[in-house]
Amino acid sequence: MASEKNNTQFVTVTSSGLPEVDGLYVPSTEPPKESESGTMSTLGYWNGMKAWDRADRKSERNPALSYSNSYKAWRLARIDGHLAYTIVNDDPLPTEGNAWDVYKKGVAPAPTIKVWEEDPREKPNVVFVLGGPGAGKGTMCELAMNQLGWKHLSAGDLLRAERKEGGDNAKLIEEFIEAGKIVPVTITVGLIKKAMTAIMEETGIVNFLVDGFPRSLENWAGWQEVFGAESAMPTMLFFECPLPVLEERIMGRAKYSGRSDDNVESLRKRFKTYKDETMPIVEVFREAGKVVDVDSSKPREEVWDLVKEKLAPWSNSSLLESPLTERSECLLGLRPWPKREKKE
Ligand SMILES: Nc1ncnc2c1ncn2[C@@H]1O[C@H](COP(=O)(O)OP(=O)(O)O)[C@@H](O)[C@H]1O
Ligand SMILES: O=c1ccn([C@@H]2O[C@H](COP(=O)(O)OP(=O)(O)O)[C@@H](O)[C@H]2O)c(=O)[nH]1
Repeated sequence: MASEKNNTQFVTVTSSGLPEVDGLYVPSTEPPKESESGTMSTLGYWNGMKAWDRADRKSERNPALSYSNSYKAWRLARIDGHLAYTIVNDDPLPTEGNAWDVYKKGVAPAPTIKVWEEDPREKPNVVFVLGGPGAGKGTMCELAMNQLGWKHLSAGDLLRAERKEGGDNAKLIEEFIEAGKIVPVTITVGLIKKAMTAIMEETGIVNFLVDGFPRSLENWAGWQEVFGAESAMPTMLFFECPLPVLEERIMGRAKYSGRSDDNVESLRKRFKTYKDETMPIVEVFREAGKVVDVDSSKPREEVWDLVKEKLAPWSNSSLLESPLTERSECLLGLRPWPKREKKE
């Protein structure tokens, strides 16, 4: 029985007609506990459960799932105060695919209850974007966001925003960024995960371009620790661009970026870090057949055509032919930036 090898299961309650119970999932991280009926619940299972992903996403709720020895049935109750569900099942955990009886008060139609062995929420689809400082990663990611509806998470931008917030890590982040060094991965990956979760919950979008990460073998190990070593290895768009071109672009960007590291001295340090620490991780992805090479020294439109082609399989097909937005035209250098927004 799957339930014996995996103590984590998920319950979804859908189509109830009551928005507040739609899409309720019930995982738990509580330690093992004995329920009133004498059933031992194990780690990751029901007792002391925390409900998440309510349709209104506003509050948590603690539905009760318990095994009734007298009725020889599982019972899920207190979902919205009006509903109770039972499933007759002799297994130690209710298994997938069994039909539940639904008892309810009120006028709303009865919901559908499902038990899942796997977390049924959609997983993020991640593409990493790497390349030297100034290679054009941010520009292309923003185009993918405008034109193809991808979400762009720049590890550097997330770190800069965290620095600006002025929390406990602000000073450390500043020191690392100015020295062109790689910030400890727990900070970076924590910020990426938090941003990703918030976006998925708010928008349902799962396509993410993670830009400027992983920058080292340690970064990649940190990612796997948080997202699970078994989670799929993302495709990596690798932007290749020679140093003199990078220098020229960064000095161009320095005129408007306001970044403390957009100067020749910091750039050289960043480039050294990139060669020494980032290239080995690119090789790991290359050996796994995950690298898509992009010659980003080419003109923007050419680079964009290639990036678009590579992202097409995951993109919404109706967007692939959509005309360029004004902002995209600016990003491609086809029209000047509006006065107040000084970009090149
Ligand atoms: N293909 C390109 N040709 C010329 N300039 C480019 C190209 N791609 C980006 N740029 C410009 O180079 C600078 C650095 O690009 P950016 O996307 O910020 O790089 P990264 O995110 O890799 O550091 C920006 O001013 C951008 O407008
Ligand atoms: O995963 C990351 C991404 C960025 N950085 C830091 O943020 C700086 C700027 O990175 P970003 O990707 O924004 O800029 P780029 O170097 O591509 O211009 C780097 O030099 C690092 O100090 C980091 O430590 N870890």
